[in-house]
Amino acid sequence: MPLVANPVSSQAILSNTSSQYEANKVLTIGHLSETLKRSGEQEIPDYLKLCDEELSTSASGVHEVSEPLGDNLQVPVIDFSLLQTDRRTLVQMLGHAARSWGCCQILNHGFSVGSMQQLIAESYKYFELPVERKQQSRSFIGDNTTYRGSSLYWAESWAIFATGCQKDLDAKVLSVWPEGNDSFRNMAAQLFKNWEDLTKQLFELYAEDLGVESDFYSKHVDSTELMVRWNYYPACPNPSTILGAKSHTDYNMFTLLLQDQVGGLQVEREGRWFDLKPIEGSLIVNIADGFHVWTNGIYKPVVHRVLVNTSKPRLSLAGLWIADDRLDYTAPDELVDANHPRLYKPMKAGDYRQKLAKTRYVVDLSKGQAEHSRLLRGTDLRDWRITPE
Ligand SMILES: O=C(O)CCC(=O)C(=O)O
Ligand SMILES: [Fe+2]
Repeated sequence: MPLVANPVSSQAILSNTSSQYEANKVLTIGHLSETLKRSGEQEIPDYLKLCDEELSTSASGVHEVSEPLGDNLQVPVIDFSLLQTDRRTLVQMLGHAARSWGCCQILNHGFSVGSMQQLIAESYKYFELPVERKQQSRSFIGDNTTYRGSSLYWAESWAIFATGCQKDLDAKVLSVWPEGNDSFRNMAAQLFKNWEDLTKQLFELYAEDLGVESDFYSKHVDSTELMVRWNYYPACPNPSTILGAKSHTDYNMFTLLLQDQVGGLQVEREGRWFDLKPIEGSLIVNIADGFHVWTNGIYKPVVHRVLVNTSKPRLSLAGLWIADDRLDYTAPDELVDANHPRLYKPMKAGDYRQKLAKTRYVVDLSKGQAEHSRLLRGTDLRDWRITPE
């Protein structure tokens, strides 16, 4: 079920949307964006506003740092076609990016620019549908809708379980577009296949960089589930006090991310925020908590967030591999030595997921931003930490 929004602060919004709100018991962020645009209002509901702690790092995104980083520093862009011509260099570049930034952008990964553009264009159409249609996006697994119209983010989202689940994709497409939508369906199916292949390749390349057995990570891909989440960030009349996604790390192994050309994603490095500028045809790879633990902390989980803007909506697709609950994230012995003592106690993917379910994903709108930000601040791994940070 989508979350029920709190009463909003602006009377204008309330009166404009009260019937809709009553009817659906939900105020989607898309509705809110439209209503504010029509009324010329700029005031966004209090419960969505950033708390002081988030605000202090959001204006230009700069914290104080003792050693300024070079201004030309940017998230690495890596040509994945090196896989055919110079595997060694590719391994080095991926490893360096994962250790320093926790993320990179890759080009020539096998999913074409044209397919990306088509998929993004079709995906926008989903979010433009009436909320009742979006809520019908039934899965073939139970009757989860996995559509979320409202949360503490200025975003709507929709998720599909992709691995081996052609049926889930088909069921969802047909429940939203009863007349079918072959363009969306085919492009999404192609993307899921590409992400499955890419994930196996990336795990092998990362294993090579780390010096562990080449299939140490990749052999688990078949027993994990790929969830693809569509994130839609409507334009926002007053973006300075709000975020599309608050600063967080992802909890899984790594996330593949396809963004449109609007921009707004930022990553944190050494106390500063950097724009992850859209590059046509690129995919982003974000190292997440699970992989960080599984590499004995050698790879960095990237802290990221999404800014919104006044003029344009933005869309992204995030592919998260959800590990089987029994999967053991314990780092292999090869990654432990006198200089790299073991950082985490044994950890099962399921235990971590349960912990997050009790903290990060309890979105209580009545507690508002401050509480939620506290939960997102990457403190979850502390329970497993052997040596203090
Ligand atoms: O929209 C984006 O670029 C990032 C989305 C994200 O961080 C997520 O889905 O976890
Ligand atoms: Fe994320």
